[in-house]
Amino acid sequence: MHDAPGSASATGAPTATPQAADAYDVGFAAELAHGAGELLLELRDELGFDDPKALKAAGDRRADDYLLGRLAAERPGDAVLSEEGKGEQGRVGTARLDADRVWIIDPLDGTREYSEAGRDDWAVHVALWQRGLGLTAAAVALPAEGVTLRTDALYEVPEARAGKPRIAVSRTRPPAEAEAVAAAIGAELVPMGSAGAKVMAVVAGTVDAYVHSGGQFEWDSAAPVAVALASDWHASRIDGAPLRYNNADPYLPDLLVCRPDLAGPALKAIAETH
Ligand SMILES: Nc1ncnc2c1ncn2[C@@H]1O[C@H](COP(=O)(O)O)[C@@H](OP(=O)(O)O)[C@H]1O
Ligand SMILES: [Mg+2]
Repeated sequence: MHDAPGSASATGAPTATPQAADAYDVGFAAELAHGAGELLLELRDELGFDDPKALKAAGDRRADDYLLGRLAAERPGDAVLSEEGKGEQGRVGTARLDADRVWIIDPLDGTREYSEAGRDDWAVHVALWQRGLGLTAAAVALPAEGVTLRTDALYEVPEARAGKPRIAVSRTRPPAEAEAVAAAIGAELVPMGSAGAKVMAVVAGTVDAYVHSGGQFEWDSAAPVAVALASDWHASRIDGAPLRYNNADPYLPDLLVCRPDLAGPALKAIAETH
């Protein structure tokens, strides 16, 4: 099932409605993602790469403090679900379950790659979920590439590439399902860090698909998926079901983001592995 922007899912609940966004929220999401990215770049310069563990911890903390601070100051009535948040703003929080507006953020996605010199496959994710609408506004910053992608921009699906299709997979945890899709469509696997960087590589046309399974959380995919759906790319669970956000348990272990024409063959190849 293609979970198109604004479309109703099987149960009638829309999961992504980027066109319903207030331009004010999209601009704010982009400002936040960009701002956190600038701080992360500065921190890399300050600390260097000699102690990757310390750099990762400091990056998570600095980006999270910045995002939570701005959200508290500028959107005080909204709830937050952050990978790095504590209490109500983290995975154990319950206030967001009754809230009408919830910011789902990953202050530093691709933490491992952030701590490795020369790598640019890491990202900052900022998404807004609204009750009855799903994801309505989002931005993904790729600070080392100097770009911030957003739900109010159009990233058109290009013509199919001349050579083999390319499928982005986790550098450290490439799933068997991706191998099956690659075999079925004659594609090559492209290992890359960060869920955000991989979805943005799809949207930029650098790769044709991103297949993930085995574990992930809502903050890893919310903003990237909103950006992809807003430009009519395919994004779903690997069984074709819609991706749903702001669930009591934020575990959302798998996804497929790809060119719309590859969704059918990819979902078929995955189904055959299960
Ligand atoms: N099996 C798994 N369980 C939980 N999280 C996972 C996971 N596989 C990937 N992820 C998360 O998804 C993001 C992208 O992973 P990868 O780079 O391997 O593709 C990373 O986010 P963080 O960097 O924010 O922790 C990583 O932690
Ligand atoms: Mg992440």
